[in-house]
Amino acid sequence: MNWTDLQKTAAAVADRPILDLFDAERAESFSVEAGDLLFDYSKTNLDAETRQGLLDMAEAADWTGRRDAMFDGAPINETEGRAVLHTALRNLDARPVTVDGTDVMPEVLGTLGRMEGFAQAVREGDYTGQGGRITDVVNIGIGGSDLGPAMAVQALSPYQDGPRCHFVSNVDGAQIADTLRGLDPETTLVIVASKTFTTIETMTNAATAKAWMGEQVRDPAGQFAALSSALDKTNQWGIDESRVFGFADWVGGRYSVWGPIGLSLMIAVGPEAFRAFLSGGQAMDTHFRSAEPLDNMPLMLALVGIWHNQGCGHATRAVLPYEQRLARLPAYLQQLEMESNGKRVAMDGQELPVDSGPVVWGEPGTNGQHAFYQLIHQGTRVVPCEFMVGAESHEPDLAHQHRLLVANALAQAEALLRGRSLDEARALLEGKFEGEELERQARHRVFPGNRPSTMLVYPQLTPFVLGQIVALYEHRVFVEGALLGLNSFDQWGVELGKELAKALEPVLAGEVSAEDKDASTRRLVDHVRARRD
Ligand SMILES: O=P(O)(O)OC[C@H]1O[C@H](O)[C@H](O)[C@@H](O)[C@@H]1O
Repeated sequence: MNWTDLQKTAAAVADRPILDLFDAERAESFSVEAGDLLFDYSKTNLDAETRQGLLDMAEAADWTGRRDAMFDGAPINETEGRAVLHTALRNLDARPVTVDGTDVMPEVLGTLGRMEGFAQAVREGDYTGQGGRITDVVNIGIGGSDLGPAMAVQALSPYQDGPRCHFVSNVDGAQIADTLRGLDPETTLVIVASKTFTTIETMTNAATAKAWMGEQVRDPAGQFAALSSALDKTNQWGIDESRVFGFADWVGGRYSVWGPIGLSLMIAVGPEAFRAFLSGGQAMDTHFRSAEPLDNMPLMLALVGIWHNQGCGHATRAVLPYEQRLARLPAYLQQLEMESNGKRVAMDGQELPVDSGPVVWGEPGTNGQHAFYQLIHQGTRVVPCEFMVGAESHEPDLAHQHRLLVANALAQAEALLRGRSLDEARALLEGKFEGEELERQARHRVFPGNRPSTMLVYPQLTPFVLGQIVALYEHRVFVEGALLGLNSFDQWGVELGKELAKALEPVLAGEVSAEDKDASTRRLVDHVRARRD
């Protein structure tokens, strides 16, 4: 099968009722188990033949060869000439991983050990601020240096027994002002998280935090730690090497929560829970490397994604965790998926013959149900939905609430599948309306149904499970990228805006003329300046 065949197949079966595909086996044979996760994709319009076609496409794209090259440290990030080895950060067995002939594992595990030492010192009060024990940690970072730890700290809040963690990312001074207000500088640790240590948002916020701390603390740099691959730059910042945790350039920003960028998470939940998170990721790596294609969860998740986006033409995908603590997961996945596969040029420099990765968005259920599910059920566009839900919560006393939550997740998927026909809608309204009015009213209450969704079920949101889920999505993105022939590991698309912002700042300050700007930008600059000055 090729892209054209895939799209033709999708068009041919678009109106086929998914419900008709269910035979005695489908619920089982269109699902995958990996460790204690279950991924059910039976409520999609995929049949065995098309699935086989997609598997053939994956094989033709040499997904296994590319996967092995990644794990083996080959420079698969070709546009930046780098290996892609975030998997080494969770390689707790220390299986040798060589880059340019050197095993990177001793250094990776050495840094993990140093992080653990520091995290414990903070948690146990052996490392203190000027005012004593650290009560608050402020992680300053953006993109991959923010979303991973921010998402995971919230996800694992039942395990949090360390200091409170706060996350500041936006260059908008409102965020750092709101965060620092109410914190005591004498008992606050600031972590500057930036792979490059040049990102303008992060360096600006770090300077603001340092000035804030300097108002009260004699040695402000003494209450700073740095997470970066640019050790020369952290030195210039005056942060003592004992609180600097480095990582190599083969860890991409959006894949970096497993290493030093996860320090705030480690301080929050402790080294042991952090290791459990790593082992979850590692377990998914082992599964991804060894499971047969049909039993391979990241592969099947990716193929369902390709089917919906490049096959059926559904441009967006909703991620809908029925787990309030995963509230930041959609944002995390937006970066992971859209920064990795939002590219129109393939590795060979040619334009893609099909669409790039989808727009990913979402909110936790049940909140989304009362907001945007209207469009998902009755809008004109089909939005494939990825539901996720835990079998168990962390609130045993509120088991009835959890049952309601799970019932809602299952009900939404069922409603999308079944819909409600005109006859059913009419029957509901008989006696209330009649004639033309009955017809008109009934039409508003029709659900077309036949809308695809998948369900990921996990036992409980533990550190291990979270690690599995994050690694599952990383590998899904990898496989989708492999099929599209993309480099999922660069992000040139973020550069132009950064350059222009740098040039516009002095224009806004009135130091440089706006004359070489387009008319719209010139007018906006004038408008803002007139209202500010
Ligand atoms: O960690 P840093 O070097 O500060 O980078 C932070 C983020 O900004 C960049 O512009 C990239 O788009 C992201 O992939 C990255 O995670």
